[in-house]
Amino acid sequence: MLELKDIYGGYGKITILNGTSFKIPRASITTVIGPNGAGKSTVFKAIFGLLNIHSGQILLEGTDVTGRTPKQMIDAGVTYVPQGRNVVPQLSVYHNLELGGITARDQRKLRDRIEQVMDQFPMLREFRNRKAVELSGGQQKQLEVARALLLDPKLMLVDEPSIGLSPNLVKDVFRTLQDLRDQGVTILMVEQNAKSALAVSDYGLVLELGQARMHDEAAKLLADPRVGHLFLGGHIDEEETA
Ligand SMILES: Nc1ncnc2c1ncn2[C@@H]1O[C@H](COP(=O)(O)OP(=O)(O)OP(=O)(O)O)[C@@H](O)[C@H]1O
Repeated sequence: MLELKDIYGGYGKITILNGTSFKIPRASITTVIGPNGAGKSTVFKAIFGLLNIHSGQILLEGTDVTGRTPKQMIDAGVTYVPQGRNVVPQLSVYHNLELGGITARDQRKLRDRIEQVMDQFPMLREFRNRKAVELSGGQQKQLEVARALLLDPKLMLVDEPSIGLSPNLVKDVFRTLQDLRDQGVTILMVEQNAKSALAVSDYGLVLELGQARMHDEAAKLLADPRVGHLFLGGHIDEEETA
């Protein structure tokens, strides 16, 4: 579905991605973990056309999409749910959904699509006239995910969906992502909450210093003592990965 080939890129003269390479298969959840500053969010920006890429290639279903703009990436079937709260707090749930579809090519179909998405998220239908700020943190995250779905993505980039949420709400958000995966959407997520995220993922990817250092089935990474070490603030030694 998605392949990064030896990506170098960063901010101004600073290089953050130092030869990032990985592939993710269709209809799967992959969680990217790694220490603070490893470049996890930067990988997402690179994929979504928000980063200056110096070299390397990004392939989406075999097509070279390197250097495309965010709008072109949305048209190619990619959506990005950034870190933090991204709903418009004083607008209603329904109005937030309408805004999410603003770039949809067929505005006439948008109303039907919003209805379909509300079928998938009955909570949003129930609270359609409430201000977004009146939803809980987890419900707001679900609104963001639902809004991203209006554009019928094949690939969703979800950056730290669990930030600031209570454990129960985290479970709800993860379950939503699993349902989407079961419907055929490919999900790449970054998570600090690494153990819970890997537990609901198919694959895990450890990023360090802008490079994919480990990439395996999520269950295998969870069982790997080196990953446990990383969660506690360590790093992976060269000899250990050799
Ligand atoms: N807009 C920017 N301009 C300059 N440097 C940036 C910018 N955004 C991020 N960086 C730097 O790039 C590096 C990687 O940041 P990134 O946000 O990708 O890390 P991360 O792995 O997602 O970290 P965290 O787990 O802390 O969110 C950091 O050193 C950060 O300071």
